[in-house]
Amino acid sequence: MKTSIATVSLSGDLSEKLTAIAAAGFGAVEIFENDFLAFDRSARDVGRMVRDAGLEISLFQPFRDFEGLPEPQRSRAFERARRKFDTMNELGTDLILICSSVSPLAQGGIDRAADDLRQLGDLARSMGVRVGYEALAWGRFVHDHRDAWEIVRRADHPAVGLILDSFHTLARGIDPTTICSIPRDKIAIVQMADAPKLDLDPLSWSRHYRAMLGQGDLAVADFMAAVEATGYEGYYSLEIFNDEFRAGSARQTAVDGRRSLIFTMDRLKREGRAVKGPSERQPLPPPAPTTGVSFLEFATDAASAPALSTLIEGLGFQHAGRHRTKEVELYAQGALRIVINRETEGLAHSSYVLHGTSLCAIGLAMADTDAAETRAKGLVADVVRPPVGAGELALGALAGVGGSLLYLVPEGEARDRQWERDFQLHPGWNTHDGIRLERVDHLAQTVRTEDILSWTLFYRSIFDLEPLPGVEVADPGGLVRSHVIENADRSLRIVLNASQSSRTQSARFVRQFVGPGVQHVAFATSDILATAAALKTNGMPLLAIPQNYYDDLEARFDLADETMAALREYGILYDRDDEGAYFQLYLDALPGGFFFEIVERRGYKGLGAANAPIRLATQARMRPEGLPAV
Ligand SMILES: O=C(O)c1ccc(O)c(O)c1
Ligand SMILES: [Mg+2]
Repeated sequence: MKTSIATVSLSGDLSEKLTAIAAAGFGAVEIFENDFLAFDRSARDVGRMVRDAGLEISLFQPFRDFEGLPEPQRSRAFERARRKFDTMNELGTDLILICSSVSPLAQGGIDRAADDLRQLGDLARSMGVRVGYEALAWGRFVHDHRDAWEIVRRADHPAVGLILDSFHTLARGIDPTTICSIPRDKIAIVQMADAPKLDLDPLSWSRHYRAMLGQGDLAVADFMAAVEATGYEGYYSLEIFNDEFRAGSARQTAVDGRRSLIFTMDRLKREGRAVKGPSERQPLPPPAPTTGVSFLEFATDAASAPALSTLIEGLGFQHAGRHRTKEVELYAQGALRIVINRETEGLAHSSYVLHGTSLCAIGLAMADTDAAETRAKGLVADVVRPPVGAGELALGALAGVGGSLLYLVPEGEARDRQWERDFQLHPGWNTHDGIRLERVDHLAQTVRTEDILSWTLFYRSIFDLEPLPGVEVADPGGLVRSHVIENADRSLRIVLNASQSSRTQSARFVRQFVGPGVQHVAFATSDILATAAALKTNGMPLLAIPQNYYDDLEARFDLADETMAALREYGILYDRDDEGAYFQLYLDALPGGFFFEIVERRGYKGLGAANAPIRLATQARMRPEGLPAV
């Protein structure tokens, strides 16, 4: 697949944009005229910069209000075009985009437009360039690619082609299969953009809310499948007008863009709707099937380690052993593993220096780590191999939220052999002791609002994870957006939270933590009442929930008196839906804001969204600055 992106999609000046686009592996760039006009280098210099970056210019755009004009404006439009064709020759590109006219002077008529384009085609050919005609969704007379195609067909000129743009077609609800009957040699280039469903006029919707493929609600995959059906082999070029992307990191936007193209094309290939897929030379393995969380690694220092160990042991973990060569301890409980790292150098230490005691790495369990690594690389993710000592197994890892690491870990037995190799373990190191926490139910990561889409794309493109519709949760300091991403058997559930308000728990976390990170980990148990009693015996600090909440629970549900009494005593939250019941229990937060949750599911699949405002308000009241006692 040939990939390209428009300069308008990214922040920065032209040179920063080109660097980011090349680094993300695109083959070409659309030069938006304004990016060129605002840059103080000649067209020849810009052309050289593009080629030096290893890119070509797929398109120069836009050229507005050309067709259907009366004289003298018509002649002036041709003169304007001639000058742009000169610029194109200096830039070193042969294709310009003519978007359908919005001029009040323009006159309609398919044949008039076709005549204008035919004559422009003559001029273009004489100057060694081509023109492509695009229907803007808000064009005055032409706002449907079928009409644009009819104009190009009647122009019948070798230097005049059609430009398709998924936004304009899909925003107007036009069936993309109508593309299948357009001959591929008449398609000059294909522009791609998704967008969330919004009740807005097409122009405002297009200029502010376009998004990468899969980040919106438009049928972009169906659109691409129709283009593939024509046999088109040219560029797929992202043209994303988005206010957040214009303000965000150009590098990240470029990576996300290329990832979204590869991800979409890979899906089409898997569904048999595209023949070639993203790369014929290097086929992508399927989305890596995950089987849960293999381990959690905390970074801390010698002074804070005892408090963290006390907390972890209080949760029923046992000290399993020491690392053979490092200041690293392993704690185990059944199949759960927690690593406490207090090395004074390396990645964990960097995390500690920046964030304080923090969850610095997550091991994701999977059957085939090699395939996951290949897929991640194919989707523009960096795979790192943190250094290990002699004889220890080196695991591949991806850079995760806030610089944490996501290790790709072989599941099951193989993993335990590795613990045995790297650690000096006590006999019987992985048994349960009283409390029975069984697995990680979910992990919550707090990110910046503008990064939610980016992380969602990261997780769902590389792994077998699918996002659920986002929800908004009320925090006393404002609204928090919450997005759940999970695999089919829900053995891995990741919650991404973000808020625009500066006063929510999410915002406080990002401030205190000095950036995004893992905010809480929820363990699942099959007996929350027994677990709560044991935690209390262990002196664990449980979050106390207001009695008003329980009075309401009593009114809503017919819970047995003794169950109600236990919920009240331990601060357990409860929810129920058609599928089952859910129990949740929270521990007080660590300095920096991280906390543990414990849940019991009886058939319930959600995350207790109805309880979140109660919990957030309680946490805000108990620890206004998230400062805890542990
Ligand atoms: O918003 C616009 O004007 C505009 C310009 C050029 C395009 O290719 C496009 O899709 C939209
Ligand atoms: Mg366009």
